[in-house]
Parts: sequence; C-alpha cells; structure tokens
Amino acid sequence: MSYIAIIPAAGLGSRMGYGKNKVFIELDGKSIIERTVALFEEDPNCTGIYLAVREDETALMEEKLSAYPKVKGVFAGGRERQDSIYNVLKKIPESDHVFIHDGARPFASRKLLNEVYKAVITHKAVICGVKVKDTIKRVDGATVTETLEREELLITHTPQAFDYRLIMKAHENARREGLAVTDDSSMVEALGESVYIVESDYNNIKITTREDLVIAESIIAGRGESK
Ligand SMILES: Nc1ccn([C@@H]2O[C@H](COP(=O)(O)OP(=O)(O)OP(=O)(O)O)[C@@H](O)[C@H]2O)c(=O)n1
Ligand SMILES: C[C@](O)(CO)[C@H](O)COP(=O)(O)O
Repeated sequence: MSYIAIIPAAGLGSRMGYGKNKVFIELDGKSIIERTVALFEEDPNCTGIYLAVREDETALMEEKLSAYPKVKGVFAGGRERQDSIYNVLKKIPESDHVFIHDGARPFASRKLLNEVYKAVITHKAVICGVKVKDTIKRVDGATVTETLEREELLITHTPQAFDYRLIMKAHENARREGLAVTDDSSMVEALGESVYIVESDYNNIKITTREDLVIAESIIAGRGESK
C-alpha cells in the first residue's frame, strides 16, 4: 500500500498581497513550496508527488523542485483550487490512495501524515483539523443570524486523503452538478459518503496573509531550524 500526493500550488496569492504566488516566498532560506514538497519526499509511504502550477510558473517550479526525485509531474492548474486538483487527478497514474495537500501548508508533521495514512487504509475519505478556539457566528452582512455550537465545528486542514476511485468519482460528480467547494472532502460528502477525522495540530497553518509569515518564522524558530 502507498499513496500519491497531489499538491495544488497554482494560486495567485492575492490575500498575501505580494503580487506573486506566495508559495515561492522563502522562509529562512527555503521556499514554502520546497518545504511542503519535502514533507512527501521524506515520507516512505509516498511514491510520487504531482503538482498543479500556473502555466507561467512551470519552468520556475520545475527548477525549484529538481532536487526532489519523487516529483513526477508538474501540470497546469485551473481557475479554482478544485479545478487545479482535478487537472492533476486526470493525469496521475492510478494508485491505492491519494493525498491532497495545499502547497501553502509547509508545516504538516510526519506524525500527522502517518496518522492520516493509517486512517485512509480503513476509511475511504480522511480529513484532518483542529478544534475551534473562538466563537463562530453565522452572519448576514453586519447582522448576526446564529451562534454556532463550537463543539460541532472543525477547523479543517490538509492533507486530505482518499481512496483513488472515490475522489475521482467525487470530482467528476461535482463538475457534473456544478458544485463549487473550497476543499475536496466536501465533494465526497456530496456523494453521501462518510468522512473520517484525524486530529491535526495548530502549527499546520495555511500561509495566506502576511501575518502568517510572522507565525511561520516563529514555527521555524521554535523547531530550532533557523540559521
Ligand atoms: N486556482 C487555484 C487556487 C489555489 N491553488 C492552491 O491551493 C492552495 C490553497 O489555496 P489558497 O491558500 O487560497 O492560495 P491562493 O489561491 O494562492 O490564495 P488567494 O486566495 O489569497 O489568492 C494553495 O497552495 C494554492 O496555490 C491552486 O492550486 N489553484
Ligand atoms: C483546503 C483548505 O485548506 C481546507 O481548510 C481550504 O479550504 C483552502 O481554502 P483556500 O481559500 O483555497 O485557501
């Protein structure tokens, strides 16, 4: 048993406001995307890594990742994250399992990868996340309409892991039904399939806005990696 990793890295990084794809930003001398790819390069359960990238960044990405032999393909992303992932799904060789992990999440732990992998062998769809620490409210513009029960909520991270055929079926169904989603497990839910949860950790942040770069530097310093 093994898995293939799909890493969506074809975004614009617009919320970062750097005018370039945030996955190329360097943290302590190593780019976010290299840090993310290294997670899977070093995981013996991963047999191949495939990325969705912007067409104008393909050469740069291939050059950045030339030191990672498990990187088997760099394919053109799509307009939305789910399009990028589908574009890659269609091109990868069939595998037992597929991990889908944001290129902007460089701090997933080996422990988490192992726990998600162990879970997806039993459960066909596995996500990871952490408990909510704030109160979450449903709003309509500037008016609160509902306060949600914190214990019934999950801050959802990646990796998300799936039986290969199930995630392919879920993406194809979502496209047929015109489902617009922000994560892959939503498409599996839409098939009526159950999704299993593994506990992630609060360091597994998605680097999205500039504040996250400060948090990222402190995570690296906390690991004693800083030069
Ligand atoms: N069309 C897209 C959009 C996003 N992504 C990737 O999906 C991950 C999560 O997306 P997000 O954090 O939203 O990244 P961006 O879309 O780049 O950010 P923004 O929404 O601020 O533009 C990122 O690694 C991003 O590169 C992708 O491959 N294709
Ligand atoms: C997939 C994800 O990271 C789970 O929280 C998140 O939905 C990605 O959202 P984004 O807006 O594409 O970054």
